[in-house]
This record gives sequence, C-alpha cells and structure tokens, in this order.
Amino acid sequence: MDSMEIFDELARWAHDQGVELNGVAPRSLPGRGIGIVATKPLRANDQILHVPASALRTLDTVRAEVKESLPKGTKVHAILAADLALDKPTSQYAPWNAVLPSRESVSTHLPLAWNDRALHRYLPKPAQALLNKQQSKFTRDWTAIQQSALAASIPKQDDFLYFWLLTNTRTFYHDSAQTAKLAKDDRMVLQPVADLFNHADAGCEVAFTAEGFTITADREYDEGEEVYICYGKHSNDLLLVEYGFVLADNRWDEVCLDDAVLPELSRQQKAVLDERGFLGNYVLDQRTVCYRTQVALRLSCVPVGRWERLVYEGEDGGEVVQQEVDRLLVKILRKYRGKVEDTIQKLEDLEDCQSWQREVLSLRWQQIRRLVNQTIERLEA
Ligand SMILES: C[S@@+](CC[C@H](N)C(=O)[O-])C[C@H]1O[C@@H](n2cnc3c(N)ncnc32)[C@H](O)[C@@H]1O
Repeated sequence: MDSMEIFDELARWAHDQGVELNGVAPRSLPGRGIGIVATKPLRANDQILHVPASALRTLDTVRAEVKESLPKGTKVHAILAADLALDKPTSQYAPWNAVLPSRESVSTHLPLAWNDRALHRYLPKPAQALLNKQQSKFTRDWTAIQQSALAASIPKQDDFLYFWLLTNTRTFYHDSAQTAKLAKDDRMVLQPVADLFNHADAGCEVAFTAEGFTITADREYDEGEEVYICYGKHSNDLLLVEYGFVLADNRWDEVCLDDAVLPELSRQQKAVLDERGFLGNYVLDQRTVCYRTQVALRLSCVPVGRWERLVYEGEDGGEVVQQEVDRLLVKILRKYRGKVEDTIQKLEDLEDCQSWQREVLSLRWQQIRRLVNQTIERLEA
C-alpha cells in the first residue's frame, strides 16, 4: 500500500471508531514524519477533530492478559507500551499501528535510543537532566516487564524501548471518571489521529471532557497548510529529549546559564545563595535574564549586607548596581559564548556518528549561541 492508501484506510477505520475529521487529513511531511494538513480553508474556531472516549486507547482497553501479567503498581506508561508491543498484525488497531513511526526513525531521533551514547555528553545540561530522569523511568518500567510473565514475550530491551518511546511521544493527558483514581502521571491515553498532529509553539486548542477530545482551529488556515497543536510551553532542550526534534522558532525556548554563572561565584557567595534558595537554575530567554541570575550576580557586585537590603528590602540605589550587574553579565555571557563555540566546533569535528544527531546537536548549540548573542546585544544597547 502507498502512503495515501494507508491514510485512506486509517480514515475509514477512524470513522468507524466515531472519530470525526473536518477539513483536515494526515499527510507525509518531509522531516516531520506524518502531520495533519488542512484539506480546505479553515476558519478560526472550526472544530477540526473529535475523538470520542470510546476510541481512546487507555488502561481500560489494554488486554486483560497484559494487565494481569504485570506487577501491581506498574505505571500506565509501561502497561500501554507493553500492550502496543504485543499487538498482532490482526489487531483491531492495525490501521493505526500502520502509521506509527519506524524503529529506525525512533532510534535516530530520540536521544534515549541513540546507539552512540557518548553523544549524550553534547546535550545541554537541562537536556541531560531530563534524559537522566527519562532513563530512570524507563529502567523502572523495563524492570517491571522483566519481573513479569511478559518477559518471555518481550525479551529484548530495545523492542520495549521502541514502544515505550512511542507511548511517551504520543500520549495525551486525560482526566475522567476512569483516570481519577490514578496518579497524575498515570492519566495518559493514546488517541488515534489526534496523535498525528505535530507541535508548534502556538497551535490549535485541545480540549477534553469525559466524552473525549476536541481540537479547534486557533486561526485561519489555507488549504494545504499544516495544522499544529502545542504540546506545551516547552524549551527546545525538552523537545529534543522528549520528542526528538527542535523548533527553529520557539517562543518558549530558554538557555540554562548555570555553566556560565556558577564558575564565576566564590565558595562563600555560593553558600549564601544556597542558604537563601538562589543557587543555580539560572536561565535566559528571548526577552529576559531571569531574576535568580540577577540576584546571584548582585552578590558579586556588593557586600552581603547591602545585597540583603537590596534583595529583601528594596533599598535605593538598585539602578546603579543593576548597571554593574549588566556589565558583569555581558562579560560572563561573552565567556560562555566561547564555550558554546567550542562545543559547536567539537561537533563539527566528530566522526562516526549519525549525521542527523550531529546536526541536531549542532543546531541546538547554534540556537543557544543566538539567544546568548541577542542578550549581549540587548544589554549593550
Ligand atoms: C504526536 S507525534 C506527531 C506525529 C508524528 N509526526 C508521526 O509521524 O507520527 C510526535 C512526534 O512527531 C514529531 N514532531 C512533532 N512536531 C514536530 C515538529 N514541529 N518538527 C519535527 N518533528 C515533529 C516528533 O518525532 C515527535 O516525537
């Protein structure tokens, strides 16, 4: 079957499940796998998709033998992934399974599945932290599988990882009478067709009730235009680790400045900041350098007593100190830009790694350099 036949089959199947598509359809899109495209001009507030609760893939649709085989307390993420992994070609979900991304695509794009784990050290710090959390969750879930009767049917970690990552990238949060009894991070459901929407930093509205999900156009769309939803106000570090891509333009993007600021602080300064809850987690975005960074750098500009009065009592003279902070910030950011450029160079010199991975890492560091440069220019203006 060619891709249009596969999409037609999916549309027929989805229709039979009660899924209503209005003026949109799935299409293959270069660099983004499959996405949803307007098949006619759309107006703002047009309801473009409705997925009834009966069409969702949830804990309740998981086969009993899968659920019963897993230890008590197994996370819904692991249960849904195991259910997907054990789907037969004759499964009732076959037309939907047919449009899932390939193993190759998942292992190329998602850092947790990268063969060359040495590349992880080139991820920015926040991305590394997210990846470590993801790794712990995966290890927990893989342990549950290995300790269950499903171990024989899902013997390979890589197989489970593929379905686990598919689940991670395609689930929606759903509050309903059925999910109310579950922990918040267990209220995840898979929804056919809705899971084909790609992400942008602003997109169509996704609303859910106990009856199901509805997606509504946020603005006008021309026929043929891709229609996006927004998965959340995510930075590109998060998008890279959780979804395997970065956006060229991302209003929610930010740069972690811990590696820039912390080396500039003395041990005593760090101790004071730690005691007051201001140590680390420094960021800049397109508009500002965060308050925590400003507070930390003020301590490099004035004695502790004055710093306390400035921070906690709003003592006069803050503008003069701010000018000093801005000068210091420019110095620190210039130095950090040098480190960023070294990383970009190292990535260019790398051999023996998949070119997509090198390119996305390089792109990510170029985005960081751009945000750092913009901030330097703004501070110097
Ligand atoms: C919910 S799925 C969306 C449908 C997906 N494109 C597919 O082919 O099945 C999420 C995945 O789509 C891809 N994706 C979503 N938004 C994207 C974007 N703006 N650019 C590139 N890839 C994107 C990523 O691979 C992500 O993990």
